[in-house]
Amino acid sequence: MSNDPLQHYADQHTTPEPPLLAQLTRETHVQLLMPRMSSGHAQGRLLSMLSHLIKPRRILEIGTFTGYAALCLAEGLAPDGLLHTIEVNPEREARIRRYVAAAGLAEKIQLHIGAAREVLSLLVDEVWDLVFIDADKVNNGLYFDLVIDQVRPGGLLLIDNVLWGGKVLPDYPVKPSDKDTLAVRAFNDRVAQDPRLESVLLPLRDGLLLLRKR
Ligand SMILES: C[S@@+](CC[C@H](N)C(=O)[O-])C[C@H]1O[C@@H](n2cnc3c(N)ncnc32)[C@H](O)[C@@H]1O
Repeated sequence: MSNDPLQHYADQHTTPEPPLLAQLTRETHVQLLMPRMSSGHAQGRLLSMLSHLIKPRRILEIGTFTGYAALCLAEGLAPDGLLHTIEVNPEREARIRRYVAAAGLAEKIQLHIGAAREVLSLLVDEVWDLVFIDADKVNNGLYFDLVIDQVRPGGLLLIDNVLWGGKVLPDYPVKPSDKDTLAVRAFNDRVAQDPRLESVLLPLRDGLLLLRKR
């Protein structure tokens, strides 16, 4: 729960976290380093709502962590839909599979353990309705370039952490060695000017960028 009263009010007026996801949030905070990497209540409900609106047949997530966002996105899958999610860290696999099974989504969520760049080369025949890029931020641009031609017209791309703790602002004294910040800035500037896209940057949490392919 947030200490900020307005955020608390907003959370109270957002559909509650389903019990399995609340359990995953608790477990993440108790057992994992950097629990804030998980999408969490408000963003998770937004991912679920967007997915329900789109009813995607194919979803791609790059960066699974605990599987929290994958479980939210999968809520809106079409009856014959499938979600592919890619995670580089094999230590995360058992927990992800445990929660996917507990949600009854083992047939709907395909987990790939490996580096996104390599796994994406195995998925070149897919057409994506919804893509969530949320892995190593220095490669946001690479992942975007690798998937954009496979996103159907009208499809949605979501990019997480685009405000990068405020370091995207021009007066933040970024060091040349801070490759993540430089990459997030460059990516945000590039896609904002891309004529193939409509974009909305939602200042939710650490910033969620919504890109609709025209
Ligand atoms: C911010 S977390 C993902 C959170 C998840 N999408 C959610 O919202 O609940 C980023 C994850 O990306 C993974 N990752 C980092 N580099 C990667 C790569 N090259 N390929 C695939 N996954 C990667 C990390 O191990 C980490 O678990």
